[in-house]
Amino acid sequence: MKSFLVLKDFFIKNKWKYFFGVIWLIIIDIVQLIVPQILRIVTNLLQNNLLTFNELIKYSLYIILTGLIIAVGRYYWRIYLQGTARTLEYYLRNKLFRHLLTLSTNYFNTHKTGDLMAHATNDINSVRMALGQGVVMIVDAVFMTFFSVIMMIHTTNLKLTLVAISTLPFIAIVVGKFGKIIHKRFIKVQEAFSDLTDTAQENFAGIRVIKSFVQEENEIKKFSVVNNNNLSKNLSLVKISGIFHPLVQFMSSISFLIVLWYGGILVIRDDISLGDFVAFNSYLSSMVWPMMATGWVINLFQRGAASMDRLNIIFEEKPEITDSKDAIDIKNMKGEIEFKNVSFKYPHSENYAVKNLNFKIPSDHSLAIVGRTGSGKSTIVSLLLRLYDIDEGEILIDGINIKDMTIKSLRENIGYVPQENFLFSDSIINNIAFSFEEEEKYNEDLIYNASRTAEVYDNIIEFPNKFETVLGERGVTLSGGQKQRVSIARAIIKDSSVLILDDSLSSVDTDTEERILSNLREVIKKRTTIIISHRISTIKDSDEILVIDEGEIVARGNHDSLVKQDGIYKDLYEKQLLEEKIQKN
Ligand SMILES: Nc1ncnc2c1ncn2[C@@H]1O[C@H](COP(=O)(O)OP(=O)(O)OP(=O)(O)O)[C@@H](O)[C@H]1O
Repeated sequence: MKSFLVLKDFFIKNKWKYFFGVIWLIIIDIVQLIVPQILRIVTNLLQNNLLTFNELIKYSLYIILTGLIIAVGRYYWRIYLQGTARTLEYYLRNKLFRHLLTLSTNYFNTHKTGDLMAHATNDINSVRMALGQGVVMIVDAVFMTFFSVIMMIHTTNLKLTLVAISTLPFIAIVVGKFGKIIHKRFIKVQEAFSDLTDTAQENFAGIRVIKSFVQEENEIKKFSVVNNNNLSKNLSLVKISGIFHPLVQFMSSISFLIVLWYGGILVIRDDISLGDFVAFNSYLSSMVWPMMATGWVINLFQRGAASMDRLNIIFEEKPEITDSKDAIDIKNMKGEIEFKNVSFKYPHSENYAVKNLNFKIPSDHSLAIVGRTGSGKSTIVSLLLRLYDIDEGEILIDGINIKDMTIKSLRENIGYVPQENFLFSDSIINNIAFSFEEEEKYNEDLIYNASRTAEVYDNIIEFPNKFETVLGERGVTLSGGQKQRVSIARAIIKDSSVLILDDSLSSVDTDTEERILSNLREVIKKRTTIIISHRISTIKDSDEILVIDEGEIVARGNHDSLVKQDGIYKDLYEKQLLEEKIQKN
């Protein structure tokens, strides 16, 4: 029960719904116990030839009335208990999603998306089942068993009751044991099915690679193996379920056999009436379900508690990067950036990703960073955005340590075009206007101008739905270069004091690159810009260029001064000049 403590607020808020749900359940249980009494009276009247037509009508009406009360009651307990369980599922999923989005980038590097999705689906479902169906079953089992036993003793005698119900607890034990095996096999079926969908999905996503490498037959063979595994896991579930149901039925029929023998003798001896015998059988059959429920409910709660424990581990996870106590909100950042002796190792890494960085960018100036792949360029940007916190040194903006600003105001003041151009499966206009709040009104001209600056406007208006074109699955797929330009538009529309372009022009041809850069010139003039690139053509006009190697600054200066020095920059420049010459010839 301790596992569910985190849901305390939810239970307090919904206590009345649980209360009314349980009340309705008890009402139904009581009404269900009246039906055998009606049967008892009618049987006794029939046996003694005393049943009149009017009485038959009267008892029929009673049965219809109980049926109606049960129907209404079932509707309400479903609404109150199952409905609240669904609300709990909604609450828990929102809570989990909200919490996950507060966690730092590193959490997502070390946890697989598939596992997080499993928590969001399977674990939340198990909690819902435990606290929805579980509660129903336990209330039903306790009350139904209690009332039925009382009615059985009242109708016949204690001895017959004890003999009849003596085999019932075994049903609970068998259901409990089988429930565990069935659940294990069910999980295997789920895993096999998820492998099956993953394989199919990966094949469809990688269809171009499969076809170009002529691997269709091989992939079909691999799919057959996964599909076969799915079949065998399903068959093993069918087998166990096949034994389970007849076994429970057989066990309950033993109780009925005992009642038939012992109860029959009592009827013959005139110790009980035929009506008592009929009613007793009715009560006995209404006890089979609660016995089965007891077995199930134990499993449901065990599974629900285990799932809740797994979710609690996530809920207890604290974001690594948070606002300091007195963090200030920076309203109008000027954009003067300074790195002072900054060194940083990624979590769990032995090596420095960047080491002893010292540089300053005056506001409205541009800084370019070049270097070989893996030299630490993107890391510098991640540190400035506080996606990771530095181990040594200080990063200052307008003379204020970024750890003393609120993360929100820091990031809001930075327009960032990341290296991986992630766009949402949404319309192009919504992708570009991503930084605006949903309800915030924005001028569409802003969107058009940003896309013109990013040189993607002409491409967009060629699509049939223009800016309303939906990207991603079942939508239009953009080329790598178009994606990069939509991400540039998304960043510049923020009109922030700092703009970061991380290898953002690598997928566009040099002509388009030149046009974008000349469009950006106006934008860059009014803000501090950091440009990371492998291409010298992208950065040659920057006010300062840092050459990074193995996390350290190995050279700095402007383009003219760097080409005069021997080193990485000059090598890169000469190699690119040569490539251009070869392309022209
Ligand atoms: N999340 C991470 N965890 C651990 N190590 C990382 C992580 N991200 C990057 N690294 C390592 O840090 C070093 C610098 O990486 P970074 O991405 O900054 O290089 P880069 O210069 O931007 O490379 P590229 O030009 O290929 O984008 C690399 O050795 C890389 O393997």
